[in-house]
Amino acid sequence: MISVEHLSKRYGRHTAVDDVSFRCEPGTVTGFLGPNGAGKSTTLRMICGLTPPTAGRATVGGRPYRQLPNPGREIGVLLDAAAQHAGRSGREALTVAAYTMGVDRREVAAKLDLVGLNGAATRRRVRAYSLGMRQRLGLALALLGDPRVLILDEPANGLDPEGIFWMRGLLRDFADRGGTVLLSSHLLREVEAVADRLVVIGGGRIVAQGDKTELLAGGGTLVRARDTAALRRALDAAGIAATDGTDGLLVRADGEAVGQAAATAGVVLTELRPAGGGLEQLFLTLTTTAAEPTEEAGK
Ligand SMILES: Nc1ncnc2c1ncn2[C@@H]1O[C@H](COP(=O)(O)OP(=O)(O)OP(=O)(O)O)[C@@H](O)[C@H]1O
Repeated sequence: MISVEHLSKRYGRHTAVDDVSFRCEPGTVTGFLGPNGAGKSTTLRMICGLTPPTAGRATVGGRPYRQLPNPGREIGVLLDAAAQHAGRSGREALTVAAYTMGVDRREVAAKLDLVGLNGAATRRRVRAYSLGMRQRLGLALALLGDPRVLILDEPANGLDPEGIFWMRGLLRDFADRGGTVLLSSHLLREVEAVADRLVVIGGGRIVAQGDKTELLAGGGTLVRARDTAALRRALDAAGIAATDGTDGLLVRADGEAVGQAAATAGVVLTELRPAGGGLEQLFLTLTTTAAEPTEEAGK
């Protein structure tokens, strides 16, 4: 479990992270979302003991990172895939790490295999790796000590669509086996596909956090059917209030409840999705606000 309590970080007069608190539980993937410069990396660096907080504290499994006797065995970290020893081969990098952590050397091949780095690629020097290959190697390093917790900063950067799909599966599986995952991204859609919970940060402060489905459904559900009148009757029978949206009916219920009501009444739906007014709107507003000063400066 990761616990972040009232973390703040100031650089001179600039507050990069302002009183941030959240928890990541075993068995879950928490998406840490925010536009560029929101304070995600600074928060992750504080959790991993790389940046001292100005105030507050963060613990992993009840202890600050720096007090963990063999951190790699408890928490796998991938903060900057580009910053790896360029002169070593992927296999050497992992072998050195295995030695440092006291991990059986046979794990090196197993983890390289797990992240899809095989054969010649593992013997090439890291400087010749693409960013996607570095992400895979970084993930192999993070997983090497079989930790229960993973902290990843923008892990999908440089991965192609197949790689992103693969990584989602790997993180989902890690969490489903009881692991705790915290991953940051500035892309809502990327995180939405894998996270159970979301923590949204903007201007250094938490602006929203909670269960993904609930946050995304904050703006209601949009539903359309071939026969709108029949859909209205079905929703009415299920006690779900509906109003006219621009391209369908807007309801204050989640997709499952709406789908069930339609199925019970034998109504064919042509569309069923979050209306997008909740988190999506908030995230868009945050991203736009973050971009504004640059536009102003350019005038
Ligand atoms: N070492 C530092 N010295 C001064 N300011 C810093 C330092 N590190 C970060 N900042 C500032 O703190 C704020 C938060 O930066 P941070 O890198 O944590 O954001 P982020 O959400 O990870 O953004 P991105 O998605 O662009 O990586 C930014 O305004 C950044 O300029």
